[in-house]
Amino acid sequence: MNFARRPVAESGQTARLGFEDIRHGYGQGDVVKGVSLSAAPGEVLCLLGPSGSGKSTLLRIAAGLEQPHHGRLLIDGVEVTGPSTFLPPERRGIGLMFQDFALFPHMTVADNVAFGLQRLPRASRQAAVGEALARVGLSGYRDKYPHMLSGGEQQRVALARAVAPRPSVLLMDEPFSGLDSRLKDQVRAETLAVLRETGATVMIVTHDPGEAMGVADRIALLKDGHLVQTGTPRALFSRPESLFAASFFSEINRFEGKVEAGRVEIPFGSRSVAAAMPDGPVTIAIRPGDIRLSQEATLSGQPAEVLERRFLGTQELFRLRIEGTSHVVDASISAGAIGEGVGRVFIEVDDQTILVFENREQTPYTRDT
Ligand SMILES: Nc1ncnc2c1ncn2[C@@H]1O[C@H](COP(=O)(O)OP(=O)(O)OP(=O)(O)O)[C@@H](O)[C@H]1O
Repeated sequence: MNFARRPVAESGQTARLGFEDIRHGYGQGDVVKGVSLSAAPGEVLCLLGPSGSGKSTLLRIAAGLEQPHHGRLLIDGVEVTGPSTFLPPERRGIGLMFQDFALFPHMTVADNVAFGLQRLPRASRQAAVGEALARVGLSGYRDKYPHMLSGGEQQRVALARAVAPRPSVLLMDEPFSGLDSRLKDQVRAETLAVLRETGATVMIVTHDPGEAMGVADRIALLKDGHLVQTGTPRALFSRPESLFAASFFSEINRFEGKVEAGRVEIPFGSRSVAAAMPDGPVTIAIRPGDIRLSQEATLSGQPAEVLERRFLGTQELFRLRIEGTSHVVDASISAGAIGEGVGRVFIEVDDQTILVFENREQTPYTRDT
């Protein structure tokens, strides 16, 4: 896996991509409701959000496949979409890659990759195809047809086709979702390495928070056509600004409470909250992974009854009822840390992992399952 931040672009160009107050809909109200966002040159920015939050619409607007009814789109400070501007897709220096790879079945791998290079003289075109295929490790595949390739190989051909014209911006819509889950991690790491080499500014649409955290320099989290938070994967995970953001990245244990003079009561006792938090009702979220369990009583440990436990390999999930209350909490701990058959454990939670949100229109993300 490539952990390097960003090497200097080897051969391609790179550009800043900026959205300014973009609004767009398809007839019955807006689905993108005033989004301002920018991707720095060479940055990998993930647009993340639930289905229908407007991610693909923003990507299509950046590509020039959709013209928004309000706002501007800038590439390196130059307006390519605006109230009186619309630069067609082929003149934006943008590469596109979709979830189904969209390879032409009747064309060889080499012809698929050459598709966006028609304006180059033949010799340069062949050189660019060779270079792009080498970059994705498919030099020996020039004359094969898409149906002769595995899903992972097809994805690499699509990637080669997208990077061959050396776009300064690359837009990818769910580029890994067509892949078998065993392949995904490997293909993702390889793709990221190729993207870093090209130096292109990359915007990836995904609904998978794990994927976004694995590939993004920054994540832009969308909900109902609004940008709810932008930041590094670490910042979004550890400092979510809303219950929605907290619950989008993981399951949470949720409690209602009240802040009074900088303290809040949770089922595990009274805790201090951030100095800026005003008195009033709050929602408290604690991630199952932030709960520690021990078999032995500790000074601050809250006793709880084990209702259920599920072994998941490296982790084990516990469902617990806090003694003397009706509060049920879920904990995710290293498998084997609590002996089999143990019916009573002690819960510990560090103050800094307790997420407290003022009760202003706080709705969590609800998973289908
Ligand atoms: N061509 C279209 N015509 C009408 N409605 C559309 C069209 N494209 C998208 N929509 C609607 O706009 C909303 C936002 O769609 P969009 O595809 O941008 O969301 P998304 O976040 O990418 O969702 P998903 O992850 O499901 O693709 C959805 O309610 C969708 O049904």
